[in-house]
Amino acid sequence: MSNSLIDTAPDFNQPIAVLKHCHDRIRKQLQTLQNLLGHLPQHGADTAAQKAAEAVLKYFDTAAPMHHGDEEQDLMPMLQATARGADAALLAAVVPGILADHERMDAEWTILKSQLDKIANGVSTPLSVDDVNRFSEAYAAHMLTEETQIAPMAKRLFTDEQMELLGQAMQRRRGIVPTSAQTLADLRLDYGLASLSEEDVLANPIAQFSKWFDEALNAQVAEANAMSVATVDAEGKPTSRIVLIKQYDERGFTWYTNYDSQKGQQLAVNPNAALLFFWSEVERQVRIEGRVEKTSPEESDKYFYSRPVKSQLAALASKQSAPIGSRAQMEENYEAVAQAQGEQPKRPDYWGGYRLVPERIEFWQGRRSRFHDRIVYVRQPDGTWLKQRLQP
Ligand SMILES: Cc1cc2nc3c(=O)[nH]c(=O)nc-3n(C[C@H](O)[C@H](O)[C@H](O)COP(=O)(O)O)c2cc1C
Ligand SMILES: Cc1ncc(COP(=O)(O)O)c(CN)c1O
Repeated sequence: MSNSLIDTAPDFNQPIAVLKHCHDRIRKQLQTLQNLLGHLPQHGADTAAQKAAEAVLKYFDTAAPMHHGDEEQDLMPMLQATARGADAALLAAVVPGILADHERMDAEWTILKSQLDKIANGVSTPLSVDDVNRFSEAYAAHMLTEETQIAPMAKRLFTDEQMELLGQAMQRRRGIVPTSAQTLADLRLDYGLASLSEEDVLANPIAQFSKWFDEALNAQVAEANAMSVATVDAEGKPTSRIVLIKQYDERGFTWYTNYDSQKGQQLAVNPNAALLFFWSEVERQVRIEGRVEKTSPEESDKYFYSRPVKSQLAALASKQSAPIGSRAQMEENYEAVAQAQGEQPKRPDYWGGYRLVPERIEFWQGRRSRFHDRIVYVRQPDGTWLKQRLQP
């Protein structure tokens, strides 16, 4: 809060205070709605009523969605990535309700908005007491939960850097360029959630991967199953792209794609490839290197037919990585394939799985001041794994 006696909005370097300030503004708008309920029967949609309706419309059409965005896209995910133990349990209990509240409040707003639009345009329509009260009560309970459960936790858990990142994200949402002369080069997070030691890791790297993968899923890492696949062309020039891992076991790490795509053509010439997972929310990276083989036609069938039919058709309709004139042309190709194949398309030979058979797997855990933990497993000629610590 500023030291001034005048009530000004807090700075974005205090993002939790900004969110509280938004709540206070919401409370004012809800009061305006109540005032309108009292005013309209006597005065109709006079100038005062029009102004009041406009103010409420402006707030809930523009500021409120940004406030919900702050919470849904930044505050909650950051908290979920940071909270442990009882805090994590509390979040698991309250966050789904908060998200559901947002949807409900949006729906309630749509109902009120059509009434307020008319009033703002000078049309003397009644404002429904029930609609106003449902909307107000939904907000009141919701804001109380956030102010008593979420805000104090964020203040307690977030580091200065996290507060700064939250404030910056909120400013970007509002189209404000951060005023602090923060340059790109200054953007950095310090890591410190966990550590990784030789004793922590399991003897088998696949089991260790499984442990970390489950932990990433539990931490609700966004698309934890997305991984980069790097391949090289005939001249040794590298390319990379994201794919979704669909299976892993002692044999290796599997994804599905088009064998005629750029990666497919490159793997046909040079089967060496590298996979990369970056799980920012848990400050972890996993690097996997090895040689790639195709999955058996039976395995590819099994996965292909498990996909939604529309995705099967899309695979049939796409010459992956080949140029095409327009989106319209793509849609035409899809329709033609859908007509020809019907509800039970057949997996084409050019679509299937690749399995990377690992020779090297590295687990990276971010630590303070860039002094990270890295443990690498290297497969030995006899099939056993040699484990080593690498310098950060
Ligand atoms: C999150 C994400 C997941 C993706 N998953 C796959 C996938 O599983 N298989 C696939 O063929 N392409 C997937 N893609 C598209 C690829 O990144 C890429 O555009 C496509 O495979 C063509 O790559 P290529 O030209 O290097 O062969 C995914 C893209 C993203 C962003
Ligand atoms: C072209 C393509 N093929 C396959 C996949 C794998 O996804 P799924 O099989 O789960 O649809 C993706 C995922 N984005 C994709 O973009």
